[in-house]
Amino acid sequence: MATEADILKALENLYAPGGVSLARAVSGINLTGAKAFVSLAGDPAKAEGWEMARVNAEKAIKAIPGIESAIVTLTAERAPGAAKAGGHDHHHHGHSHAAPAQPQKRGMSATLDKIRFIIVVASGKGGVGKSTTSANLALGLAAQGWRVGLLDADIYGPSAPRLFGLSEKPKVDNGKLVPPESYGIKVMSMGFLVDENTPMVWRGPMVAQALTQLLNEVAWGELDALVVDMPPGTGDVQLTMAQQTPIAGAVIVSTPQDLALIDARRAVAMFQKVEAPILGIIENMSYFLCPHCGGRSEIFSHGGARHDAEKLGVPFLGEAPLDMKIRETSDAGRPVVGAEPDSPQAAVYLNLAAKVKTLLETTKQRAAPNIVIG
Ligand SMILES: Nc1ncnc2c1ncn2[C@@H]1O[C@H](COP(=O)(O)OP(=O)(O)OP(=O)(O)O)[C@@H](O)[C@H]1O
Repeated sequence: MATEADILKALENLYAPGGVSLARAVSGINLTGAKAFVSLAGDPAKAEGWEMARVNAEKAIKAIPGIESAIVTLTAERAPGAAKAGGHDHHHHGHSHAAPAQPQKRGMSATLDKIRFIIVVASGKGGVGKSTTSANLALGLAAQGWRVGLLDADIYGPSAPRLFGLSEKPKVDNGKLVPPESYGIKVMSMGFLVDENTPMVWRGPMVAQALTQLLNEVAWGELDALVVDMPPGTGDVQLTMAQQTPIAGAVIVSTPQDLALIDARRAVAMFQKVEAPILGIIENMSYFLCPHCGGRSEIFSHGGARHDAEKLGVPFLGEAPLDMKIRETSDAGRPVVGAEPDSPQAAVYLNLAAKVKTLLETTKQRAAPNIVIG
């Protein structure tokens, strides 16, 4: 079986514009079985030369015994010349190289200008139901006639394949990954590209890099909305991702407990820092809906998120109950809005989606400069 080292070796004697060995320009490798997905960081000012280098790299990688398909992509993440200065740094662990936002966005424009709104769903900590909310929000937007994609960027715990009942690896067409569809949503996940049993090789800045790739190298087609399920937390990685994604609006998911709310406040602060419009906070597991009697119990001191949102000057979008059906349908790969659109549980998300849609349409003027690249 081919290894990452084989790929680097194959690129060793190929050269990029400026005479740098292509092996040194590698900014990410994802090898799943016989499929290689490699990114090269290049100077956008020398696009033609880099395109030739990219094609040569693809040929060289395909020629490695044990590799059946290779996709090589170019990113404009590093400043010109940085590859040379970086030395043997193709893994970049712990090295922060937050690029100025503009060149990055320029690199991403070709695919992304067909996407009207990129919505990121974030949470201050894990396990608050961010992925469940993302999936049902995406379905709720689709129910209102929008063409919707979902990008599961949670590289540490991808959940979209489980939530949407998808297990096959995406096909490649014309050098782009084709997102499989479920309930009319185009779904792409880190989980499709990274074998569950493979230890993660992407860490730190590499995660942001991976997001850039997934945004760019996927044949999303024309979309009204792409819902991005972010990794939980508000560390450097999330900050970089937030910076690199042309966000039309951020949705923050929180549970009612105080601790989660403190984390949610951090998430709000993170988006404020990168000047991304915050659509609002959703309180998940807000109250308990009894599957037997239909009664409603306020297990936690419900309403904390509404209160917090008010204090932070961020809209409160609504609340979703802690509910057996929401969990069961999610865990069975049939999210409730897709599988049981007429249920009261689905109604909760349809309402949330309607609010999000209205907010996006009315904040369009503000979002536009983030998406249109000049
Ligand atoms: N409103 C809800 N009612 C009942 N169960 C829920 C609800 N929201 C989420 N869950 C369940 O809680 C668990 C965690 O949810 P989910 O995977 O969506 O959280 P997450 O914040 O994305 O987690 P992580 O950060 O670990 O990826 C899942 O089993 C999910 O089915």
